[in-house]
Amino acid sequence: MSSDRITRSGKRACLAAEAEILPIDTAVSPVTPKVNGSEFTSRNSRDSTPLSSPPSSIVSPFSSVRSSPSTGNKDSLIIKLGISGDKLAAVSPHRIEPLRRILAPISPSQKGQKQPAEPYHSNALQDKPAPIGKPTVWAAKRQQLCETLPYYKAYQSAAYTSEGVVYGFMCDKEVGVRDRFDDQILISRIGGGRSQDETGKMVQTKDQVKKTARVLAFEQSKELKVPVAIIAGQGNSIAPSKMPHYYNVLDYFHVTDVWADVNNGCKTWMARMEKINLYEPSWWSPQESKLRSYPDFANPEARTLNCQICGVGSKCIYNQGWACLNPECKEFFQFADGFDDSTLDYNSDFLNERTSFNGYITSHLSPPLLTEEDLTAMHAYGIEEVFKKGIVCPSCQGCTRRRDWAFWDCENCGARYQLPQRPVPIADATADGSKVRDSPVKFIFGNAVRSLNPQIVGQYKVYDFVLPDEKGVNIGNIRIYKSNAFINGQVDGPDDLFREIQEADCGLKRNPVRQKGAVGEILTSHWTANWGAPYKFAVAQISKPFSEAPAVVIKSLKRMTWAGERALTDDAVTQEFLSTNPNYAQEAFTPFNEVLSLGYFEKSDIDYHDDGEKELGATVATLSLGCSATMAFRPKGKNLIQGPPQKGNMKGTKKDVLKLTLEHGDIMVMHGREIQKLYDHAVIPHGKVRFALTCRHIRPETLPQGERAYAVSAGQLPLGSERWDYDGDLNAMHIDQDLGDLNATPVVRKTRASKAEPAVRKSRALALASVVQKPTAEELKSELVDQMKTRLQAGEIDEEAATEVIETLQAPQVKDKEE
Ligand SMILES: O=C(O)CCC(=O)C(=O)O
Repeated sequence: MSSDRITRSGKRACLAAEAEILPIDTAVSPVTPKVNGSEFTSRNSRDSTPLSSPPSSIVSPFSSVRSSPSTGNKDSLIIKLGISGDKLAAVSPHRIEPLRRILAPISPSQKGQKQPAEPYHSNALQDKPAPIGKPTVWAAKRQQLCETLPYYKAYQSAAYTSEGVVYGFMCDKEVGVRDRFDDQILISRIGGGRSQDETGKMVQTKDQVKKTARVLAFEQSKELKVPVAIIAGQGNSIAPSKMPHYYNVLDYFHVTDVWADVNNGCKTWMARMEKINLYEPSWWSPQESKLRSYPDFANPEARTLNCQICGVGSKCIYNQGWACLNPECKEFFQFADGFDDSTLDYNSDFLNERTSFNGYITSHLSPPLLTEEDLTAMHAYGIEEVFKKGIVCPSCQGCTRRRDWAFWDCENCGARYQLPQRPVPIADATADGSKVRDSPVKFIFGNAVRSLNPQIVGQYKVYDFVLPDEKGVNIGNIRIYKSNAFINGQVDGPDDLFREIQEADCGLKRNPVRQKGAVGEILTSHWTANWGAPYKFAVAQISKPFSEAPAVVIKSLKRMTWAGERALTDDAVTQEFLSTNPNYAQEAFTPFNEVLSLGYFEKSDIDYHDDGEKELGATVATLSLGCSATMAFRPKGKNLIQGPPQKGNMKGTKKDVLKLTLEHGDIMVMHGREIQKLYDHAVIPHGKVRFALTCRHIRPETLPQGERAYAVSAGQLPLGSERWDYDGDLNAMHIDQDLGDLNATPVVRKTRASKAEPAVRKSRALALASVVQKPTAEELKSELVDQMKTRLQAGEIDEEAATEVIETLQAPQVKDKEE
């Protein structure tokens, strides 16, 4: 599962013209002028230059080149720290083992260890001449590119292919011996078969005879005349000039040749690409270059000769003469005079060929901004998938991700772009989810997970599951409180909370899960904000005390406190634990002092993770608001559940053991530290928008000394919050919805509980029976006596008066009024 799914068409829904950007005094003005309904401000106080209009002309006959706005262009901050290989993952804000290792400070014992000589992402072009121009689009981080550009969504490989064709290609660090890069031509290895050598360098280690999907995609792009956008990274040592940013979009190219070559003694595949618009100079042309000429389509072409052995034609592309380039032929790469990998080079005919392109360029290199007109035309709320994409900042032309729930703040220059978001009505948010309401349990794999009989608690139908360890001993339970229309419609119930959380300014943000600031930095797929005691373990995020939390957070906390505490008092669950472990003693409930609010746009999710930091209490509860979601639990790769750990990357090697459907208003409770040690969980929402409020207890005593006092005070509930105490809607009022005239505003009528439908009354009675075990008068009296004695001992009450009351309570002749 990944956070950002690649749109298969690679197209972007851009319906209207580009937003017009007005000049703003960026240093002082907090006002966000509205332009076409959208808002754009620059927050970079150093940048006092008025913002220019966006490029108004698409000058190229191929419509691929835009004139760049000239102002406000700041070089991005490129922090030269990196880790090899980008991997897109919708990652939890919680504990992620590999991440811990990455983030962990170097311990004294590690200090002597060999560190990589050079960071993966470094600038190999410092000594090159400056280019004659600037890129129309650029990025400092790979995820910025992939979230913004329709033609480039490859987190790990150089080529972005979709539906069998290549749309974008990155030439960065990995440069082959016969790669070429000038102002109009790019020749690059496109084949695989490589692995890291002992120095960390990627080298070809095995033959690649068969055409891989990628090679076929290059061939297909050539046949179908698909433009391929080329992006150059600063790691590419053969770039003709100094690249101004880490990632620089060059232009649209087209594939002219795909052939097999030999690299490091192994067969591999190459592609030659030619810039489409040869009539304009390339911005990356070095200032000293003489190459800025118009195309000469009359250049001689490299000849093609047929192999006498296999009959397949191959172009004569090398300076050492012709050789058959069919990798399956036994005469493959046999030059008359042999060949030397280090000196073998292309002949000038091949390099100077220019091929006119008669395909179509359909999208701008720099995708236009979405505007309010787009929003209206799409009947959108502003949380749909297309609004999660990044934008090309109109101020600095850098790609920026959408890090904030409500706007885009340029990660490079600080300019802000905002479209009005509309709150999603609950009926729209749950339109898809309603189908699954009757089946909360998607499935349980195998028979390891024990499923208990459902019961009624409060007004909820409750399902309990008990998870085992490697030996089959029960280690923790998961409870889901299934909500219903009755609960959802109550005052301050989930419908109200869903509305309130959209209206509240929660400051939801996507936070980095991988090396903040680095080229390989990855943001979570979902947005979060933390309240109460700070929660900052794997993903650092801003946290505010409960006293500053919007009411919706506290109201939700109250619901989960009830659900969490109640989940720990169930006989059936205790019996199930005792059946595998006679010494089982349940860890007591510790009141929650932290709430993490999570927001999911359409197609956002949270990948497998655990909530197992040692600083956390044993109970975690989540309230779901909005569209439905699937929550999956699976054993961690490294334990023995479902068999021994597999070699290599153990993450993700095991199957889900339990899948639950979380719907609007449902509360999920997990209890037991061992669950977090042995299982991971993930959540995939299914509709337009979802919020989850997750409560934990952060144990101040486990925090560093300097953080404890703050954690305690930040986790204190504000005065007056008792009014939102929750009891499972046990005695809630019933809501009738008058749907007489469907066009009229629905009338929500509140009536006394006694008017409830028989089914509701029955469920309420059952719930009462399960929750309240009415004490007898004798039990009450004895409890009172115990309390008096305790308070007496503590010196809280007057001895004489207390003794008198105790004697009276204990006197056998006193008649109990109830009797
Ligand atoms: O979105 C959810 O329901 C749960 C989020 C979650 O897994 C977490 O906060 O740990």
